[in-house]
Amino acid sequence: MVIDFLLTGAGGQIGTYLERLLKQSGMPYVSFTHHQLDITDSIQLKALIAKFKPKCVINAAAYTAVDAAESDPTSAYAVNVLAVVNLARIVESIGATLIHISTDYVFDGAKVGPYYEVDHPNPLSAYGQSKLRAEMVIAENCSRYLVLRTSWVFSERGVNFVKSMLKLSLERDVICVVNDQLGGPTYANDIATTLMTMAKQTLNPEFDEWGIFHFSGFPYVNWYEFATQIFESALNQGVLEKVPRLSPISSTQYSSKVNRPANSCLDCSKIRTTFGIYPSDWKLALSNLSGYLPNS
Ligand SMILES: NC(=O)C1=CN([C@@H]2O[C@H](COP(=O)(O)OP(=O)(O)OC[C@H]3O[C@@H](n4cnc5c(N)ncnc54)[C@H](OP(=O)(O)O)[C@@H]3O)[C@@H](O)[C@H]2O)C=CC1
Ligand SMILES: Cc1cn([C@H]2C[C@H](O)[C@@H](COP(=O)(O)OP(=O)(O)O[C@H]3O[C@@H](C)C(=O)[C@@H](O)[C@H]3O)O2)c(=O)[nH]c1=O
Ligand SMILES: [Mg+2]
Repeated sequence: MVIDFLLTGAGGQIGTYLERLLKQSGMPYVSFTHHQLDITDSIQLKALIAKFKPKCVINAAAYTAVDAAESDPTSAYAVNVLAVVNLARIVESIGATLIHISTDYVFDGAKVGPYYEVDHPNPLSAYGQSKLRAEMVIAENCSRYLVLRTSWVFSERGVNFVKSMLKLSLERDVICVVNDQLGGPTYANDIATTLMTMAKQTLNPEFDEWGIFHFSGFPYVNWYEFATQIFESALNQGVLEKVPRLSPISSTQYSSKVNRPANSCLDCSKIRTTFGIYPSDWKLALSNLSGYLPNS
């Protein structure tokens, strides 16, 4: 059997939308949720790739719990690095290509202005370190790969800031939100659309623009500003009976042992010139917030 795409992590925020787009495309693919394929199971991973012989493997599986990764870096490393080493080698051994997703948290945030792909990474967290290590092992092991760095992903599914804010608003009158970290919120479906465009290009024999690309939503905001917009949209849409008061705080006042970058804005000009892909407007994705409420 030879197929175009094999997708891992198909039940995650990005994976769910990518699965949907792959289905709509009519192109031959297979996809696996965490339950169906644990990417740390190297034997199963190898067997499935040998069975389906995909031209391109898209890895949307990862350990994404940033605070948990800090207290249990070994678990994060197993999924985000060790499994990716295996995956990269298997993909290369069958002459396939690899598409992988990375993060703004590979940067330390000290730069003034948006980060370019060539800027020096220096992660502040165990999660960021594991994601950077993955980028490096992919570059070492794969001759044809695309790594898409994105940031602040949200969707109706899974765990993310938009869902956290709406849930907290049902429990609290005041929510404290940090205002000293700047970045680009990005809707999971916009990332999936971007990945789909890139994935199709990997099948083009003329394509030769392998490497790392940045993609995020715009405009850049801090988390407090993002929360403010979430509740303004929620109010306009009438999805909340009451909105909380938001209180801006500094990162040092927020109780987390993870250091997060003060600036993780991703410059997205390389993906525009290479693939014709433009940053997506995250405000548009907030236009139907009822789907983000608990039990919706
Ligand atoms: N979320 C964000 O803000 C950002 C995410 N990214 C990157 O995007 C990618 C996708 O993230 P996103 O969709 O947001 O995250 P999710 O956590 O929603 O999705 C990740 C998926 O991977 C699955 N998974 C975890 N461990 C394994 C494993 N051992 N084998 C197979 N599947 C596994 C998870 O399953 P389960 O839930 O059962 O554990 C989940 O379905 C990741 O590489 C992430 O680092 C980049 C920038 C920002
Ligand atoms: C829930 C909450 C968060 N915050 C802060 C913490 C943090 O600095 C910021 C965002 O909270 P989160 O829990 O979403 O943070 P975090 O899980 O670190 O988000 C990151 O996840 C990984 C997977 C990525 O790759 C990153 O791009 C980024 O999206 O807001 C508040 O200030 N108040 C709150 O009530
Ligand atoms: Mg989180």
